[in-house]
Amino acid sequence: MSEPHIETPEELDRSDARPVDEPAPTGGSSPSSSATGDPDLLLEVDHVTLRFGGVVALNDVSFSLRRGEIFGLIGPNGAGKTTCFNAMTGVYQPTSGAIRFQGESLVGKKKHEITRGGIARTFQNVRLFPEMTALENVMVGADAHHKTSVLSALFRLPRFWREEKSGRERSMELLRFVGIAHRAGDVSRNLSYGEQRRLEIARALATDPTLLCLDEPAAGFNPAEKVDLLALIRRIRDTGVTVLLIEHDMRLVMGVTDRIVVLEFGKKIAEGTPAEVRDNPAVIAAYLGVPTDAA
Ligand SMILES: Nc1ncnc2c1ncn2[C@@H]1O[C@H](COP(=O)(O)OP(=O)(O)OP(=O)(O)O)[C@@H](O)[C@H]1O
Repeated sequence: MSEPHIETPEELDRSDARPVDEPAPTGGSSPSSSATGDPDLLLEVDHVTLRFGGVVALNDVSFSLRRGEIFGLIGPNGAGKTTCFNAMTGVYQPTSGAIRFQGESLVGKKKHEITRGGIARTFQNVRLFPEMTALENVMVGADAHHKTSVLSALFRLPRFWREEKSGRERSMELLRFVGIAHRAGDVSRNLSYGEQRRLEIARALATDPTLLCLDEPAAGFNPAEKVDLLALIRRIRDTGVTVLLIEHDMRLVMGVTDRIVVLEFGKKIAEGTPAEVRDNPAVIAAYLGVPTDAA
């Protein structure tokens, strides 16, 4: 398990947080592989650099995700994995480079715009509404897609009730899908740690994402829970959702992903299938703490 994350919830809640003093790039200016119009190309991280003052958290990182794959983002502590998630989900703006989702630039977009656009995420540390029930927590996610106006919600017009009912049914379905329907009416702080992590996944799925980003979903899990999680990730993919996974547990990553990118000190040091990455000397050196040229 890695160290607790450096960001505070307050920092993350500032949807326009910018880690550097530099102006935000207008986005989409770098060489566009989406110009090829490849419909299978879902997400492109294109020469992204992101600095926090003197720290270069991401250094000219490029990779792309294809629709329907389970993609792993791995690397030692502090390699830049969470920063990469944060740049993709609107928490931070890249210092330079472009991030495109379904051909459209994400740079400059707010978190809620990115969620509505089809990217959902979970966090390294559980972030639920502790006093709400499990069902209510998922319904909050489902609400992101409601079209009810403030007026129809205020006056409880028919549209409001229709959406309320469909949100509730959909949320129950998602609790069943992640295996915790029996806890629907319990306040989330009373759920076990494993159930809370599943609940977070259900809540993220409630936004109907095209891409689901899971930040260390197996942290703190025992081996049996990890096996269940692996099966759940596969089932999510089988519903048509592309999955991007940050995970320290190598067995889990190697067992579930189709492709992997490895970061070290903010740089991409390898990319390939699990077998290719496992045998890559630079990756072995990064994980064993050996300088690459000595490997
Ligand atoms: N908000 C921040 N302010 C300053 N520096 C930061 C901030 N967030 C991350 N960093 C730095 O950026 C680098 C990359 O951190 P990041 O959290 O992305 O790594 P990580 O690969 O997710 O690590 P871990 O596996 O430990 O979670 C680190 O040097 C970290 O200290």
